Amino acid sequence: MKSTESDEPRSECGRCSSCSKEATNRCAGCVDAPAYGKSTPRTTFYCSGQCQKAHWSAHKVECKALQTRKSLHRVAAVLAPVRDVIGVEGKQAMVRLAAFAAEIFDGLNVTVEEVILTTTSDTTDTSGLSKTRHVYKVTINDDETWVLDLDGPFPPWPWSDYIRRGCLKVDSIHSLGFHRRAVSVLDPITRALVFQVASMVTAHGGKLGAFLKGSKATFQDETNRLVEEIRGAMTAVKAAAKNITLSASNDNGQPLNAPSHAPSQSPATGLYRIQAVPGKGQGMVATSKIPRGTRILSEAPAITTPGGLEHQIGRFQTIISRQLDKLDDQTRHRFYALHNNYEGVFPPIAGIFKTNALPLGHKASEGGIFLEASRINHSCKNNAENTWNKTLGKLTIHAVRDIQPGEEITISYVDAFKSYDERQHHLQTGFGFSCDCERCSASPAERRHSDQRLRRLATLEKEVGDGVGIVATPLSCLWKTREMLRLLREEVMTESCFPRVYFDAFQVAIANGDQARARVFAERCYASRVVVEGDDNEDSRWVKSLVEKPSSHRLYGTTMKWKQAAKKVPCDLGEEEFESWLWKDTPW
Ligand SMILES: C[S@@+](CC[C@H](N)C(=O)[O-])C[C@H]1O[C@@H](n2cnc3c(N)ncnc32)[C@H](O)[C@@H]1O
Repeated sequence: MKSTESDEPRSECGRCSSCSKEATNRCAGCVDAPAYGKSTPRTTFYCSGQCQKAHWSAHKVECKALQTRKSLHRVAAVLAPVRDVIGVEGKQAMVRLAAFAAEIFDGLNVTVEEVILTTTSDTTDTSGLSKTRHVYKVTINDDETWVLDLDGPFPPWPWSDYIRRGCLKVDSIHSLGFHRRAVSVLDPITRALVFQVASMVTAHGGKLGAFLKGSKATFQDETNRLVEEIRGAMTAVKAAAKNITLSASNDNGQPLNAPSHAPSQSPATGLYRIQAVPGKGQGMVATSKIPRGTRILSEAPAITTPGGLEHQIGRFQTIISRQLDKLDDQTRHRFYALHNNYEGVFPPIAGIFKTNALPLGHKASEGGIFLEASRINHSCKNNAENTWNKTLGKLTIHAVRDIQPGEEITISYVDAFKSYDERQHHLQTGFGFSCDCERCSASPAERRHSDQRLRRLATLEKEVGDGVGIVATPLSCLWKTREMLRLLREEVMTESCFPRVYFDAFQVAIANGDQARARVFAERCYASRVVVEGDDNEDSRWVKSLVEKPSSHRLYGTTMKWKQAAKKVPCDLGEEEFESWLWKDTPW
């Protein structure tokens, strides 16, 4: 609740909203909120602090919405000069402003979308707006919508007025940051601006938007300061941009300004040692034979971040800094010694995190820094696999095939079914290197074959996973999973891909009531999972419970087309006959 003391002169008077006595104090939270279309908000008066307190529960919702409206107008008042300083309009302004907008809108409790509009061709544009407009569409509480026009007239306009006056139609509508995300390589000034925004956020205690809430005078001072900071920084920004351009990659795809990979402090264990690996900086190398399925390492994260902060570098940085402050000197030192692929692009700690973070779960957006595991290099034919073990609260690294002494231990940084070009693109843009592993350095003909297999694998995975085929055409789906297993073997992929395919086959069987086949597929899935992540992983345990009781899966009996009890797994068949039964080759 805001006090009734505002920095506005108290010339008006009205009736106290609580007791109806004559009053001159206005609620400082919503006083002077701008009108929305034709509706001008009434002023809320109080005769005393007590009355204001008593009335708060009735006034709260309206007051908060009006405060948000005020803040939105302030956002516009900051964005306009910032946009002018960065000197671009339209889509380019949207890309350049993305980091700033993400921070300034954060905490405002509004939905922001990036919208492109055009004037309709059969109408005369009476507003003087040019043909294409790039705007932020901002919705407060689902019931009032505003436009912040990046090509022209600030302050915000109510959405419907704006559309009508400019005779505009919507061409595309996307979430905030969409146009920035669509650009795979940012221009140097944008990258440098991201850095600048991060520093400003840090200077504002992690919340750039906080100053939107202060008095008019404070807000104006802070705005001037922010704009001056950006203006003053533009010279440096341009110089930095030049440096970034100059620091392009060398022949190996490594950034020329990459650090010199100082030796790690970590002690060698019985199984591996962290040491220099030619052309890759540091890496993890086996010191003795490591049999398939061995847990090479289990490690708790030194630092973690929640997901979804990729475009809020300032916030991201604050979260990491706070945790770094709590670490002991040696651990902090080891964090700073990790490789940074984003030098000069992001502030150092954000760059180190982005280069080294590993996911805390399958496809999780939360990430963690592991001081040992972060030294493991990539191979598209990896011999080890990283998984998050929720029960232990640790990352585990398992050998997915036998590893010989002296061999480098590798994990994969990319999705297994990606083509050669997709893999190289991801590794080059995200990690600054070109992969020359066995799969990537195969002959062009072999690579073409491999890409065909991978494309087919991706298609099959999509078809099996769409949820329709497993009940509409289960046999075809089952055979698709068999084709996937065959392709994986041909592609000589590591164990890591097998559990998900066996699990698809399990789902086809169980959705159609066949507990016997489902049990066999669950067993195979479990066996692969144990190799990849151990038997103490939550997911492995769950699959084990499905081996014991396949019918406990939620899809059980979606149809009963293949109804069969779990105990019906045949035990008197040879290997070939068993496979033939399992895949329903013959009418068993
Ligand atoms: C998570 S770190 C791995 C450890 C890193 N090599 C080090 O020295 O700390 C990721 C970085 O390692 C390097 N890297 C990883 N795999 C590589 C590979 N297969 N070839 C070349 N460089 C690689 C790249 O510089 C990448 O940005």
